[in-house]
Amino acid sequence: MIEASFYLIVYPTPKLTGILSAENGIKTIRGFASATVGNVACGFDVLGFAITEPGDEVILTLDEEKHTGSPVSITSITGDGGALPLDPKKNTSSFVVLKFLEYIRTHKQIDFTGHISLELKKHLPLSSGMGSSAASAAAALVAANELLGNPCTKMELVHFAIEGERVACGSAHADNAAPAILGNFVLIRSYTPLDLITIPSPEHLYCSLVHPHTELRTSYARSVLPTEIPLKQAIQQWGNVGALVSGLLTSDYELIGRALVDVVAEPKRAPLIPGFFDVKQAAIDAGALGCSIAGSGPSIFAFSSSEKTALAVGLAMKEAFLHSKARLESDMWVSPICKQGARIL
Ligand SMILES: Nc1ncnc2c1ncn2[C@@H]1O[C@H](COP(=O)(O)OP(=O)(O)OP(=O)(O)O)[C@@H](O)[C@H]1O
Ligand SMILES: N[C@@H](CCO)C(=O)O
Repeated sequence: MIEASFYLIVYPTPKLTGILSAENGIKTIRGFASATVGNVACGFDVLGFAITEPGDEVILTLDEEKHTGSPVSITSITGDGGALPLDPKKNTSSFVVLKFLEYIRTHKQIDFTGHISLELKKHLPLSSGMGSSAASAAAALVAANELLGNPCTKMELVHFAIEGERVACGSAHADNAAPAILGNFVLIRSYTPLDLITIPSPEHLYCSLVHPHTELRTSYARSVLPTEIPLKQAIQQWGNVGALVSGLLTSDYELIGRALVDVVAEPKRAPLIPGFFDVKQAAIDAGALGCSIAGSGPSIFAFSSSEKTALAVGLAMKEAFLHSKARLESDMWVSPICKQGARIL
């Protein structure tokens, strides 16, 4: 492991501990879900992956004897600068737990009548392109599922996380929600019905993720995209998605790099990220396999085939943001692909 410095963090995966406390009908569980990168260049809305850290934490306390109006309430949120809603129907972490409780009542014959208090610890920046709302939702869902005896599979939980994205940014895209829960790479073959394919990461694939200190709301970044694209662009895009999936499955690092080309979203969104082209060039010059916008941005990700190169790439990207016209400070993480997905701490 490369020594951690003030902006490089390579995290070990936290060990599992389970129920934090349980007495007199009161149980407390802590869930965790890490950052995710949607799109992965050419896979707009159909491909995403999870990194190991950073991520959001959700602590749920179930009180079987407490009966109030809403079965879920938010008791505290830290790390959001007061930006997030406390209304349980508006915060993705609590909203998805409400959906989960509704589902297990109607489909699993579990009629929960108690109360769940929710504490949200945000470690992901908002509107960052790092799947902040999806991470809150995923951490809350695995904790709720554990609290109620795991009535749902992780695949079932993804449905609720996608609904959480609709609350967060007005569109129910799965490319952050699915990897936040399942880990690895996830290909969304179909949204109706939902058909998800998890793709394991090649052993030596590392992600350098750089978040410039600025915000870009997903809803705005989606509004600048065309509703139709020329057939020529579509052919290029789906050719690269097929190549990227093949490269991941065969650990063909050169092919992964060649496939990281986005002719649909990146051309429209790059102008919204100050210094994007300088950062992308710096990543390639430092040895990255490929580089593109993380999700809807403004974060930028790059893949490398070694941790050492990924560090050099991340540092070069940070420097490029700082020395671009916008002179943006940024945070940087280097991480392998997370295999576990959302989990109980
Ligand atoms: N628990 C939550 N965490 C983050 N955002 C939330 C949460 N609950 C509700 N939201 C809403 O979602 C908005 C952020 O959504 P947006 O998609 O722009 O950024 P994001 O969720 O950080 O995703 P990404 O990083 O993938 O762009 C916030 O402004 C907030 O209004
Ligand atoms: N696929 C989504 C990802 C959001 O993180 C978008 O690009 O709008």
